Amino acid sequence: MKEKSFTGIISFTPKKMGLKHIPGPTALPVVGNLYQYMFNKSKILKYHEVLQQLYEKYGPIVRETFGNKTIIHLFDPVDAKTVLDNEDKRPFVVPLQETTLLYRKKSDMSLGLGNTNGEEWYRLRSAIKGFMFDFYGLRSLSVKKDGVFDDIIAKLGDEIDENGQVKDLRMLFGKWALESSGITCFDRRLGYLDSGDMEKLAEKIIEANKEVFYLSGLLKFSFPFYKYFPTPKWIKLEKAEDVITNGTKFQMEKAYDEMYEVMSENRGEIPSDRFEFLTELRKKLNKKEITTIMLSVHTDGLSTIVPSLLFNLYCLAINPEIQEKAYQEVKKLMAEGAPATKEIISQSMWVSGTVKETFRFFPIGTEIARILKKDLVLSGHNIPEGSNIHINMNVHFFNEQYFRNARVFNPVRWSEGLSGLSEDAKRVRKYVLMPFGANIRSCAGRLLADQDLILMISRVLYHYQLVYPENEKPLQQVFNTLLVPDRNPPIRFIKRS
Ligand code: HEM
Repeated sequence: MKEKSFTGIISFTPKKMGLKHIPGPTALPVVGNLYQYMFNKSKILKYHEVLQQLYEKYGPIVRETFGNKTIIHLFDPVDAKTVLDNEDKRPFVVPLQETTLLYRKKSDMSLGLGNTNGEEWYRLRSAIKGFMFDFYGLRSLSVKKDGVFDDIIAKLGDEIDENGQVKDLRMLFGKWALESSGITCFDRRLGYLDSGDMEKLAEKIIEANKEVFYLSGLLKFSFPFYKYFPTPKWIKLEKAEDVITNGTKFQMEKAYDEMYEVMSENRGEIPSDRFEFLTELRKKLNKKEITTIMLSVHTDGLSTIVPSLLFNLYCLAINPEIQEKAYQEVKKLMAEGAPATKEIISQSMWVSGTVKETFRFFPIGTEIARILKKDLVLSGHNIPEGSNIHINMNVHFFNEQYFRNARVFNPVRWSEGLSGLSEDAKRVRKYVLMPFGANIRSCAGRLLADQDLILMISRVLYHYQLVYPENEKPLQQVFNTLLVPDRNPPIRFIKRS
């Protein structure tokens, strides 16, 4: 008989066992394992470390019960491969934020991509596909964003204090992410970098977004009383969701007004280079559905692109030699005064490798979630259709089996291939690091996010050298539904001459 090891390499034929044999911490009646989290906020905030401990204590497959819901944690890349290779064209997921799903249901909104399954999801996904996965179209869009990059670099310059530091980098880059999404969604500048009322609106949206992700993270591990009556956390969360939703609706109405104006000037036609995303969506979706899609594209970068950017800048600041190589590359690809666009996106090796390598050092998500649509054998257990699966691969990010010299921050490992890995490791390596998820259900914003990150990092490097003060503690991750920096990174920005 062959056995599967913790490291994910098959070494035995599994003996099939049911769910009840899956190891895991003791679950109590009614609350299940929630009792371990709900009175221990620090455990929730360090959920990524809890996952590591579960893996080390119980092995490659672990069961936890949250209220009436059983979660099967998978830590073996072979199991990740089995789950993802067995997907059909409409994979089922549990929403990242069940709180947002509830808010949208209560507010009679369209639920959006991440909150639907089956035909409804497929229809929404098909509607965005043409725009969000048009690599060349998105590159052209980045040219339209050039002014946004100029403005944020100028604003960064204004906010740098006498120590070379910025008081609130998350807020600063949050405004950039929102302003940049204005071009993507509405083909217009939103004024979030203009020191006026619109900038105040951006600040409110950024704070509200932070609140939503923090509270949703806590509520994920509490008994869901909020589903039955408005608890204090739910009331706060609802208010924050209102700010984000109303802010997006406000911008959308302005975009529609401008679009109608342009149409009236062009005999009822919209020029092909204007309002591309809105035009595409209007062919297939109603206004309620478009609003929710826009809500996602307008604000999702705040909880994903912005923390990623901060972690990228941190990784460059603490690895000066890598930073220098990335800077030399940027200098070569970015002609003086020219827009930093196509060449950087397609030709950069050090900067684009930095983005990938940073996802390994500081992943944004803890799991890829799926609901099984058929029975599967995973780590020797018969897992039935309908089971909630969490694919938790982060535990392998420093595993030498998959990443040679794993503790070394090496952006070019991504362009060097897999030589040196065992055949088994090569077979599953692509399932180990999946920052944007997998298959047809993968992140809808992945091309956009990757492009925006590469361009923003290049711009910052072009103008500034990044230094992390020696007396500062290393940056850590904290779980707020996603993994974000535990504080404002105290990076010093030294102007290049
Ligand atoms: C660093 C940036 C980002 C990361 C790491 C990231 C990561 C992810 C991951 C892991 C998933 C789940 C994929 C799966 O289950 O296989 C996801 C889903 C999704 N993401 Fe992102 N994301 C990022 C930025 C964005 C942005 C900027 C947008 C909006 C423009 C976005 C929109 C979405 C949507 C709509 C889904 C749900 C897709 C579906 O269910 O069909 N993401 N993302």
